[in-house]
Amino acid sequence: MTRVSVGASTPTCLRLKDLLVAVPNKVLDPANALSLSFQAGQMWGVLGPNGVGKTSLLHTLATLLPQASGSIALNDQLVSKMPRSSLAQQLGIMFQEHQDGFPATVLETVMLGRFPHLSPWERETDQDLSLVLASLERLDLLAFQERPLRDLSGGERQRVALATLMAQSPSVWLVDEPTNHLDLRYQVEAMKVLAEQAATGRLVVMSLHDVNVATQWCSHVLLLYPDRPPIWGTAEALLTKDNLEPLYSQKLAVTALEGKPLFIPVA
Ligand SMILES: Nc1ncnc2c1ncn2[C@@H]1O[C@H](COP(=O)(O)OP(=O)(O)OP(=O)(O)O)[C@@H](O)[C@H]1O
Repeated sequence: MTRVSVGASTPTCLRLKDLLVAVPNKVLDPANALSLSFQAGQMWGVLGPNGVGKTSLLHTLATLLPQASGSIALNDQLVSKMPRSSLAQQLGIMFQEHQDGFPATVLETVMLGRFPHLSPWERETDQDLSLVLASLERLDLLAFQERPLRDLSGGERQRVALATLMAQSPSVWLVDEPTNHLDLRYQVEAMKVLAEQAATGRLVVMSLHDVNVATQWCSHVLLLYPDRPPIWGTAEALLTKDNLEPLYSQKLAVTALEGKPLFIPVA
């Protein structure tokens, strides 16, 4: 059986044209339209204050929320017109909070990542199991595989969610706050996992709260302002004090660490 896809076969491009996200309780403003291309191999950070619409954007890209206007195309196909099964094979999302759907072990949960690749009534193969075990191993979860998901800590669940996305192996990774709940070691591990995916030709788009994580790991950023149009471009060009202070309405001190800026909020 050679069904299992383990990598992106064509360079992925997720193209937004005049996209307006329907952020609840916010008036639609054409000045906030997004027209940009996310390309294979890039690590995008979406940054902005609480409630500005980062999660709403990721959910819109994943077609879980209808867009207000404009278009989203994955490799020149409108995502709104793609069959759900094809979209689920190519695009995966990790949510900010993890809900208990039904009682399941860690292994069963990560196996759900393989479902988009199975035909109706088809059972998972040894190759699926190998991918799931490799994902569990990458996130240090092999010893947890028989544990009920609901017994895990917040950080352990976050690692399960990342392992599930890894098992799904989509070419587009949409990740809502990847470092949520994680201790320092696993924050770095999570970002390494995402960087590995980008290095193998996948596209990673993630929402982030920590600008220093963005300076360290992101190739590109999209800054969503509450009161002015969004800007996007390379992380190096855009992650500056002048752009970040108005983003968060917060005064920042900046220093340098290993050639990159380090931002510190000051009271
Ligand atoms: N289901 C909902 N019903 C009503 N309002 C909602 C709903 N979901 C989100 N909102 C509102 O939409 C706005 C954008 O929310 P969103 O979660 O996209 O922001 P965010 O930038 O991801 O925020 P955070 O940094 O706090 O995670 C917020 O004002 C939020 O209160």
